[in-house]
Amino acid sequence: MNIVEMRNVSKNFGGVAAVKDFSMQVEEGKNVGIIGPNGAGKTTIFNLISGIYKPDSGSIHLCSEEITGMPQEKIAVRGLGRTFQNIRLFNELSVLDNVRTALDHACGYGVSETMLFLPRYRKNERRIRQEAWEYLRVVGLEQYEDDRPSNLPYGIQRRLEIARALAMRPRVLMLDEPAAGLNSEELFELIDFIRKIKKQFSLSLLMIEHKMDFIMELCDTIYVQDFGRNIAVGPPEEIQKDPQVIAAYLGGEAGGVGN
Ligand SMILES: Nc1ncnc2c1ncn2[C@@H]1O[C@H](COP(=O)(O)OP(=O)(O)OP(=O)(O)O)[C@@H](O)[C@H]1O
Repeated sequence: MNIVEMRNVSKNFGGVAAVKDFSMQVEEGKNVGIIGPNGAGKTTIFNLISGIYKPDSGSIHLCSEEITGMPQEKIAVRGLGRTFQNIRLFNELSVLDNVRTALDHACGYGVSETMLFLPRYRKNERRIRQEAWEYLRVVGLEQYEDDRPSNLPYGIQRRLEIARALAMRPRVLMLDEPAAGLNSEELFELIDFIRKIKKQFSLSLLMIEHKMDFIMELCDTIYVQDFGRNIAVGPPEEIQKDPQVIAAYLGGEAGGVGN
């Protein structure tokens, strides 16, 4: 089954064709990468899938259900979790409460129920705190439970964002530049970590990343975008040798994408 499917999707911003007639499938259990130079339309694809933008044309399906034009919250509860290029966390809340708010959302509590501590919410509060702590444990952040996210190193904030996304119980996890700002040791730690959570939560993964080591190591299929257009699709070993991809990325330099 395809967990995510985009069919002939286009999105324009004024005169800019950010995504042109794009089709993509993420099969259940697979890892799919989207690469391309700055401004190629990668984040726009994520924003279209997650409901931040509505496509001008084409359709998007999640777990075989059409979600084209659906609001973000409805798409999230149908099985889509994501992280952002610029980390989005609640800096006024503790690390634990950041995960708790994601769980509240996944449980379908409204803001007033949560804020006013109404009975239905109160009954489950202890269970939700425990569950939030379990997610922190899975991502190895339990020792930071009382800290404010902004006081923590970048790599830790990234893991917290992933814990929040996991708390939404996604079928597909979309990661927007998860390796940005990491050194090579941290990069390989992140690869191991992603493999671990993928297995533990039976996830399909869709990721955008400029770091080729990361993409080549993790992905089954790679989509290459350039100026809103798809210029190549295939497994990492083919993509690395594709002359169009090398030209788009490296201005025609010899050596291949992976170098
Ligand atoms: N909300 C918006 N309003 C206007 N233009 C936008 C908007 N979002 C994206 N664009 C434009 O669409 C094009 C694709 O942008 P997008 O952010 O999707 O690229 P990207 O491949 O993710 O780039 P990067 O690697 O730099 O993050 C760019 O020309 C960008 O300026």
